[in-house]
Amino acid sequence: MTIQTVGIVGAGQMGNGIAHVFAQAGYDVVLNDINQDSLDKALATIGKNLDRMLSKGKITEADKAATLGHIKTTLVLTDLGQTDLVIEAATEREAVKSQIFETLVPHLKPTTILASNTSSISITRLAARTDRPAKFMGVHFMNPVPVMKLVELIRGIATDDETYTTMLEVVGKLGKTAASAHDFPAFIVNRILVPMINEAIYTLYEGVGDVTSIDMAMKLGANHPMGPLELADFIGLDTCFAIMNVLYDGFNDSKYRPCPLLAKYVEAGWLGRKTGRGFYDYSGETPVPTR
Ligand SMILES: CC(=O)CC(=O)SCCNC(=O)CCNC(=O)[C@H](O)C(C)(C)COP(=O)(O)OP(=O)(O)OC[C@H]1O[C@@H](n2cnc3c(N)ncnc32)[C@H](O)[C@@H]1OP(=O)(O)O
Ligand SMILES: NC(=O)C1=CN([C@@H]2O[C@H](COP(=O)(O)OP(=O)(O)OC[C@H]3O[C@@H](n4cnc5c(N)ncnc54)[C@H](OP(=O)(O)O)[C@@H]3O)[C@@H](O)[C@H]2O)C=CC1
Repeated sequence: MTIQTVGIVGAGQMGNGIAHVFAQAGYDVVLNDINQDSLDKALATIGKNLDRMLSKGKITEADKAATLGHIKTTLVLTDLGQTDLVIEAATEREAVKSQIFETLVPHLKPTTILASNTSSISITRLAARTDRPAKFMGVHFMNPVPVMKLVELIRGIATDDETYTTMLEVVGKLGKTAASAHDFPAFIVNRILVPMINEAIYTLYEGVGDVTSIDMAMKLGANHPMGPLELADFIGLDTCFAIMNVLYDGFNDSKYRPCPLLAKYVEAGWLGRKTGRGFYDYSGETPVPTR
């Protein structure tokens, strides 16, 4: 099936990145959020990231204008009804995602492919609540989307071959590489990455090291580009907590229990970069460790 128009639900850090890469690859994008502020911020972020590429000579002014020209925004979810592909990238809560699909489905063309950018939630279960489980799959981009090469493609139990092949082709057109994952809690990347982050938070909680020493240890000792606490703040602590809970509930295994300190930070609204505070305080010029 040919994809030309793409609807994206949720204009947060992932939604804006996904809109950016589709628009840059020439797709027509309709970006939806419940909040006008989030839509405005998303367009500003895309503009800033395009400017960075422009200043490095990676794109031209004409490329920038063409990319922005491919993006429309809307607060009305059903405006996405006529698109060929819808990618849901709203908050990592199953009830939120299910509600979005329930509202959208009656307005879709029969051929539209539905995808979720979920970090961890069962694709099969999300798909089963729509009218088209065969045309539903997980399309999991990595953060920051314009930079990261990988997209995890997750087939639900009912996903058909045509949908998978179409999405494989789309990932190629975006200049990215796909890794196939079966539909188990948190798939591949987050099954491995987020328990490591959770363990780093336990290391902090138990006083084995402070924020600086833990991040330094993993950057210089294991060659990670970001320390695990810096990365947790970058991903969003609400998202990390949600992923740990999906792993914990999904496997019924205590090895996945979320660190109480992570839970406490989420309760406090200290969600990392996006709220200005997490394991670092982002209110000044450079991030300052909080513990
Ligand atoms: C939670 C999930 O469900 C799944 C996930 O996404 S898990 C998270 C996966 N992501 C990671 O692990 C990211 C780890 N961090 C990194 O790889 C790097 O720190 C980083 C790429 C983010 C930044 O790299 P850096 O070397 O510190 O910064 P910098 O040299 O300024 O930037 C490198 C490139 O990224 C670009 N970049 C950096 N941050 C960016 C952003 N937020 N958006 C867009 N582009 C960005 C820069 O323009 C630069 O591009 P070029 O190489 O083309 O010039
Ligand atoms: N952060 C990461 O590193 C990664 C995240 N993901 C996944 O991507 C998804 C989005 O995460 P992320 O972008 O980080 O989260 P953000 O919190 O940055 O963005 C989520 C956006 O969704 C909006 N939203 C909430 N409910 C609705 C709704 N009913 N309809 C439309 N928009 C809605 C939010 O609006 P408001 O703020 O107003 O509530 C917000 O703008 C999650 O499923 C997450 O697990 C996947 C890969 C990496």
